[in-house]
Amino acid sequence: MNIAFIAHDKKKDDLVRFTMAYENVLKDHQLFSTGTTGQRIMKETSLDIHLFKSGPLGGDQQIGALVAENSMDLVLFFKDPLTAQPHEPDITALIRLCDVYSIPLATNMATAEILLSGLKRGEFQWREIIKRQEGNQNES
Ligand SMILES: O=C(CO)COP(=O)(O)O
Repeated sequence: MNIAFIAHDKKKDDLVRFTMAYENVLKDHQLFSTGTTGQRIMKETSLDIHLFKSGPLGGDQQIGALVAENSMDLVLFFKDPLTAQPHEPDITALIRLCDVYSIPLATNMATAEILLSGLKRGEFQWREIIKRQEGNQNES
């Protein structure tokens, strides 16, 4: 599965700890992240992550583009609801695209835990079916 990590500054410690706790599960997937978040995770874990630009410089939009292409299967976005972000429109756009394409999105650690439990149990296989169907439609 293709999994994206994003965390606002005050939530980065939480996301780093979360990825450390689930490193064994996450290492078997293709991982993506906004720039600063991904650098922090790679420093503290042995996970290999494709880094996009930093969020305020377009990283959320780059991840959104993959969502729009149906190439992202899970987005873990640890949002800070108490701090205004200069790139709020980009954040809203990413969340909107996850809803448009029914992509599982966790905006806090409690939801992320539940989604990771599902991932561990193989409950994300429906994503492969959807991607296969979409591939067939593009061919015909
Ligand atoms: O701002 C962000 C998401 O909106 C996160 O970006 P960074 O990972 O580059 O800090």
